Amino acid sequence: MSRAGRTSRRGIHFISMKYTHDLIVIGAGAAGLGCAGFGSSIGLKVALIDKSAKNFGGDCLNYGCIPSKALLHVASLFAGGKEAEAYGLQTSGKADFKKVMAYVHSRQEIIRAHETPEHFREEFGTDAIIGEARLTGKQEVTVGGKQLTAPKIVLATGSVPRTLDVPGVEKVKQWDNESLFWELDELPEHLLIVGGGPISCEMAQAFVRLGSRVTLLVRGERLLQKDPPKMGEILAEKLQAEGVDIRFKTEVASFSDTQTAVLKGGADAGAEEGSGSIEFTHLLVAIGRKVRTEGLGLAVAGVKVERGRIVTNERYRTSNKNIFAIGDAFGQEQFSHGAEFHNTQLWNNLLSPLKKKHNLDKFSWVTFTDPEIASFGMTPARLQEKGIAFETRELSLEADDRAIAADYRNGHLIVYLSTGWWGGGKVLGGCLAAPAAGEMIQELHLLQFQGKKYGALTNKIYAYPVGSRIIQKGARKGASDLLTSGPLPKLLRWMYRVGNR
Ligand SMILES: Cc1cc2nc3c(=O)[nH]c(=O)nc-3n(C[C@H](O)[C@H](O)[C@H](O)COP(=O)(O)OP(=O)(O)OC[C@H]3O[C@@H](n4cnc5c(N)ncnc54)[C@H](O)[C@@H]3O)c2cc1C
Ligand SMILES: NC(=O)c1ccc[n+]([C@@H]2O[C@H](COP(=O)([O-])OP(=O)(O)OC[C@H]3O[C@@H](n4cnc5c(N)ncnc54)[C@H](O)[C@@H]3O)[C@@H](O)[C@H]2O)c1
Repeated sequence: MSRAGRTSRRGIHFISMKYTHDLIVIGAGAAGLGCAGFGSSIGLKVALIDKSAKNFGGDCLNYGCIPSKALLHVASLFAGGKEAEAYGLQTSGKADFKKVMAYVHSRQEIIRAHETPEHFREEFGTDAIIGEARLTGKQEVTVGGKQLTAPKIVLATGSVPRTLDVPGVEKVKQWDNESLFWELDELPEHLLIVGGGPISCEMAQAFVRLGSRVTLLVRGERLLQKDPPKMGEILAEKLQAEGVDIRFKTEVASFSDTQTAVLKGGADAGAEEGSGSIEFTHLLVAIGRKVRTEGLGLAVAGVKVERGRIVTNERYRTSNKNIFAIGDAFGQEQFSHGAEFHNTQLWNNLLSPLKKKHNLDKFSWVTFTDPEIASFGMTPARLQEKGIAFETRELSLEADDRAIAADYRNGHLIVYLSTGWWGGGKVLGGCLAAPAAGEMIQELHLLQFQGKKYGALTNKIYAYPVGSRIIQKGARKGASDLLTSGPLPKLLRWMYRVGNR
């Protein structure tokens, strides 16, 4: 095979004449940026394509993590002000929504500085291309009328929000995460949110704190179905206390006009004056996401799609052995750090004979509400599926000194531990509801990563009263149970009396 040499800022590219690039990455979101960035930084000639320069950074930067967290930050300032009224601070009024969004956009622009096509060209030597890409062969992509070829192609094309499909829906504007962060220019008077997942919970809290009336329609019996029921209960109580009207087991049956939803199901489906309908000014639909499969030329390249998902094996490979799917396009967990995780695994597999398989047993996720709900590791369902015996250790934060001082006594910790005389006590998973739970849980997650026992924290010295002492309290609970029950107390009494005469 003849080789062509080309010089770039990062060194010399040796590409087979057969191909224009070493690697083509479609999509410049969390998944694509990471994938192309690494490939370029080791000197490969990588094409990174996104539909528009504005979309560089993908959902995370433009329509997801960053704007939602910036909005939640401002909303938390409002909540603090309101809470301080009990101690004499006088506050009034609603958010100046234009200023709020200006803050949100300003945060995005700071991060965008290192997520532009120019940055990737200059910093990494990436061939960053703007245009709608389409697979036109087994190892070929067409963009802007040009054919690019590479031995490997990565689909990092993300997902799109699901929309409601009920009678009358065509009369209504369905706001989603994209329009919400770029088109909304006034604080909604009455925001009706459909869905009970993380987007709904985070946005319900953000908007109620900013001054909107918020109603949340939840199809199931609880919020955050992917976390233990207790976590959803704690969050629901908090949202309700802040004024969110949550209707469980309730769905939209139809829309009778542009601002009226007819409801079905739910004990209080008719809560709006017994009418079974609800009026709203804005409708936010957050009922999950679909993998993007349209317009990518998947069939041409032999990439199979089943039930709306790109078919992949556990090594991110599609039905075309040279094409991979990562990030939301992989169709499982949909998080920015999920995309990072896929990238680490994929690059390992592209470079090493020791292949890694996708596995979520050590994954983690956080819903950034107040309180935060942080989960990591294996769930009880997963532990049962794997036949792993485990015990559950639970601790309420009610009697925790820091929780008392800072008034978040409804927090809760759950830890799953292995059982058995020899291998018992290893951290397998868990979750925590508390302010900053996402930070507090990190230590436990590290123990799981390293296959360590919970007892490793028993004698660690924590500054008093850091919030994460609750994590140690959970570990000490096991040790103190051992010391104060069964035969040990008798032995300890004897040792004391013999040694202290
Ligand atoms: C409101 C909201 C809040 C979120 N908060 C968090 C959070 O706090 N933490 C977290 O970890 N995750 C969060 N997520 C999830 C996270 O944003 C996504 O999992 C992540 O952005 C997925 O990255 P991706 O690269 O796979 O896809 P995307 O970011 O969707 O990127 C795909 C890119 O591909 C491009 N593309 C698609 N088709 C083509 C084509 N044919 N040609 C060229 N380009 C194409 C698109 O333009 C897009 O830029 C949130 C999501 C939402 C919606
Ligand atoms: N903090 C974070 O990390 C964070 C924040 C926001 C979003 N995300 C990511 O984005 C993804 C999408 O979030 P999401 O909240 O849209 O999705 P989700 O899939 O987590 O939750 C969607 C909810 O909508 C409900 N639902 C589905 N169809 C419905 C219908 N027709 N009517 C009423 N309810 C219906 C489901 O039962 C589910 O509870 C998440 O899975 C997550 O990976 C992460």
